[in-house]
Amino acid sequence: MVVKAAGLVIYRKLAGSKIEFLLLQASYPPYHWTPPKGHVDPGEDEWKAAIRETKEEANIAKEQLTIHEDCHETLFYEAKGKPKSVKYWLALLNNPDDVSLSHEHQNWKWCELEDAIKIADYAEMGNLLRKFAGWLSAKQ
Ligand SMILES: Nc1ncnc2c1ncn2[C@H]1C[C@H](O)[C@@H](COP(=O)(O)OP(=O)(O)OP(=O)(O)O)O1
Ligand SMILES: [Mg+2]
Repeated sequence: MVVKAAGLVIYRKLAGSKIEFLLLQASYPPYHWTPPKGHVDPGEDEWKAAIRETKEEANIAKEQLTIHEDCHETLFYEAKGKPKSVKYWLALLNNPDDVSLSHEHQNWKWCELEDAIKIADYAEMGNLLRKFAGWLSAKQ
C-alpha cells in the first residue's frame, strides 16, 4: 500500500519578478527540507490534506494563497521502507507574512530556484521545482 501525502509548493514574488520558494526543515533526522506537506487523513483527499498541512506546518491559511490548481506534480519515493506518494500544487503567498512553525520543523527559508534545488537535495524534488518555475515563467 502506498502511503499518500500532499502539500503546497509556496512561493512569494519580490521586486523585479524575483521568485522564492518556501522550504521547511524537519526537526528530526535527516533534518531534510521540504515544502509544507503531510499525510492524507482518512476521509480526506489530497487537496484537503495539502491545505490542512500547510496551515498546521507553516501557519498559512488558504485565504492567504492563490493556489494554481493546474500546476501540480506527484513525487514517488520510499520512506520508512514503504512506497510513498506526495502530490504538490503550486501556490502564491499573496502577502508575504511571517511563517510560523509547528514542533515538526525547526527552521524555514525562502530560496531562489537554484538554492531551493540544492537545499531540498532529492533529485525528483529538484525536477518538480524546475517544472513549477517553468510553468510560472510561461504564465508571465
Ligand atoms: N523527494 C524525496 N525523495 C526521496 N526521499 C525523500 C524525499 N523527501 C523526503 N525524503 C526522505 C527523508 C526522510 O528520510 C523520509 C521521509 O521524509 P518525508 O517524506 O519528508 O516524510 P516525513 O515523515 O518527514 O513528513 P510528513 O509527515 O510531512 O510526510 O524520506
Ligand atoms: Mg509534514
